[in-house]
Amino acid sequence: MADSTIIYTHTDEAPALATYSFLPVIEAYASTAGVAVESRDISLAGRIIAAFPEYLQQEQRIDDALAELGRLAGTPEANIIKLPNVSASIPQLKAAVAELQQQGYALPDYPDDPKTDQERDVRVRYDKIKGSAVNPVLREGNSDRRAPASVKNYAKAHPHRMGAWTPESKTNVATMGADDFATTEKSAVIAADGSLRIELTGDDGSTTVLRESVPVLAGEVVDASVMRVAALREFLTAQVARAKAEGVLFSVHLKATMMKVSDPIIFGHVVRAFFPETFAAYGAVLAAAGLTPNDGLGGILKGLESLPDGEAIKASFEAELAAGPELAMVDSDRGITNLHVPSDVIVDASMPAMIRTSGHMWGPDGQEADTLAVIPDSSYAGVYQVVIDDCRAHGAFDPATMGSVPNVGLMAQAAEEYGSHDKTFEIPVTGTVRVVDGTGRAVLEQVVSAGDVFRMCQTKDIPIRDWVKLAVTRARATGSPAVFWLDEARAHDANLIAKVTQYLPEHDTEGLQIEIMDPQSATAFSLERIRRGEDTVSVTGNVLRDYLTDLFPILELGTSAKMLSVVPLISGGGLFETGAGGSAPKHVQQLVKENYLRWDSLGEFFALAASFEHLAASTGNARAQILADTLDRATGTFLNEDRSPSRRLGGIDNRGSHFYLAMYWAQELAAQTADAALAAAFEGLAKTLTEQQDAIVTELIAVQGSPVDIGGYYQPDPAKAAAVMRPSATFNQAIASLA
Ligand SMILES: NC(=O)C1=CN([C@@H]2O[C@H](COP(=O)(O)OP(=O)(O)OC[C@H]3O[C@@H](n4cnc5c(N)ncnc54)[C@H](OP(=O)(O)O)[C@@H]3O)[C@@H](O)[C@H]2O)C=CC1
Ligand SMILES: O=C(O)CCC(=O)C(=O)O
Ligand SMILES: [Mg+2]
Repeated sequence: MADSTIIYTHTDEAPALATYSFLPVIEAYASTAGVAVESRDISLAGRIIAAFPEYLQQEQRIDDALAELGRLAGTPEANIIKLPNVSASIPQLKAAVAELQQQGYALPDYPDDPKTDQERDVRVRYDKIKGSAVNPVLREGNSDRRAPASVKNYAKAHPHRMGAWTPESKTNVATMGADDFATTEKSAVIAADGSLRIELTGDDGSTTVLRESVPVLAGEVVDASVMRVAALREFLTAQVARAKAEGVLFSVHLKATMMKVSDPIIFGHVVRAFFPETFAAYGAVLAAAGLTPNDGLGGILKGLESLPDGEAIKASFEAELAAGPELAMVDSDRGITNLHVPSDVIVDASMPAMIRTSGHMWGPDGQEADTLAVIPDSSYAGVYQVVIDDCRAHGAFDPATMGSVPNVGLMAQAAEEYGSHDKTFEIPVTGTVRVVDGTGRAVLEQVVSAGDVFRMCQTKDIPIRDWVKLAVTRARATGSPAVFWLDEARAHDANLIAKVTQYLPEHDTEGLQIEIMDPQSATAFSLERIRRGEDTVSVTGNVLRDYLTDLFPILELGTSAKMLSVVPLISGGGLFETGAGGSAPKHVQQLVKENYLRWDSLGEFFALAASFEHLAASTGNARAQILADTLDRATGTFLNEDRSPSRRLGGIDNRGSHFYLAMYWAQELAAQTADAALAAAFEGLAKTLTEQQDAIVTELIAVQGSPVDIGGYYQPDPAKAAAVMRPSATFNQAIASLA
């Protein structure tokens, strides 16, 4: 890889489709500055293929691009544009494997219950691919996510639709508040480099080593907490009854993708709690058939078709569904409930979408209704309750006037809960878990019962120090108050508060307002300011980073797709994420059905400009800086002229939006005077795109309205997808002429 290289990631679903259209434009423009844009496949399908070379024919094999980029992220040369990717739930992983098998890849099936060494090996490889397996590898820096001024101003001038709130709303959050991760947490700061062992001593006298070695560094914060299953089940049963009694929808909000070990287990308990009689009667039959509630009701219902008792079990599910509270629906037309697939109800995106829609979700009748939003662990659930109470008291927020809450997130080196997968266990026997250091001393200890979920987290010192620095930098750059969302009553947060207090004096904070507040108080503080039109920087841990960078953008801008999302890598390199949202699976359905892609690439535009700017600064490439500056101006025009996908058939979609961006960018490049040769290089293209504007838009819109074949969902056929995503011959020729 040359010095002047930008890596553009090939991912999944809507952003991957958008890439077929936009990447050729980027490559052509970048080449004029001598910048190479290389693509790396980190899609779910690509990662599966890369993991099983010996099962595949030579020409089917591909390298492990994720591992390569993970190494790159640790070097100063890194300049990576990262699009959202699927963090696969088990049903998605199995679907992707099945699709690839159909395409001729002799991949092994996902072993639900591995028995042989070979099956265990296959399972380990698949488990590495499942869930959030990409972001933690690449995010070797902390997170800086904000709405660029141009986007915020656009949202104020063109406020999105916001559902009204009334004081009568019965929507609420239900959370445990005892015997959960938040309230059982213990935390310690490591004194010296070394390694820890996690072991379980059973009351039956057994000792099991859960993890032999967890390497730790001096100054690192380690935590251990437990979700107590007895209390969880009691809580869930009570919430099912509560939703029924209050006449509201029942919904659960978890992060079964990112918290890929703990949250599917918790999801499974929710499914059991909703269908207690069915699981009492048929739980053993379902388990024997490999049908686990952890993967959702959808998989179970499908699996019933081939069971001898299938009809009776189905009837039992239906009876309990009818007797219980109404379930919130993911897709009421297709009968997909909130309990069908764990990856369909991801807390970060689903809670703000509910708050934006008057506190409503959709019921089985397809109508909006008030909801009991169940978020079992109480670590961060209270944040949403404060927002809901605020809307009930003061009405919906007004996007035309509301302030902004950007985020500085502690994320580097798999910080906090998001790095806990390999240290999370469903406890097999009642006893005590000890986290023991090299001298045999128990650093952390938890009494556990069979079925409890034990979780250990790590947060390294260097990322914490970097995070404090980034917070001060953003506070200085914005002049806004910066609030550390830390709760001194939580063991982990108390240790972080000590470190924040230690590291803040390393910086010039003269004249800055820097506060430390527990998450609920921080929410109330920020909301009060928001309603006055004032901005407040949120400085948070990794989970709140995730939650808040969907919550506030979705309320302020209608979507988190339009965020600038930068990860200044600790190595000095740059990782540029494209927005804060995900891969928008619904958009793919629409493209296949009617050849319309409503994906908004604004996040890609911002990331690209930041990437060119970083490249210019790190390599001294003056033309890269011109590309950055002109792209920035072009994006401004793009916003002013309202060239995002129109969301209606017959208007421009993602492809049309790329055309306009390319046109405005070429015009800016042709008009700039800093580099006459570069201006000359773009003169012809700017003229062609401007003159051919109507013809190109007509060609792009003409294809809409009928189904298309892209040759695969997880791994589309590249030729078919490119043909679908580049339907304007005039535009394609114009771009090709630049090279
Ligand atoms: N950085 C990453 O890699 C991330 C990955 N994910 C992954 O993405 C997948 C989907 O997650 P989900 O929770 O559904 O969240 P998404 O953010 O993907 O989708 C929720 C909704 O947000 C809107 N949306 C998101 N991005 C855009 C965009 N660029 N343009 C237009 N609308 C957009 C769409 O709304 P509408 O229907 O109104 O158009 C969409 O239906 C999961 O596999 C998840 O793990 C999630 C977050 C971040
Ligand atoms: O990695 C993932 O699974 C999702 C990440 C995410 O939602 C975010 O960073 O906002
Ligand atoms: Mg998120």
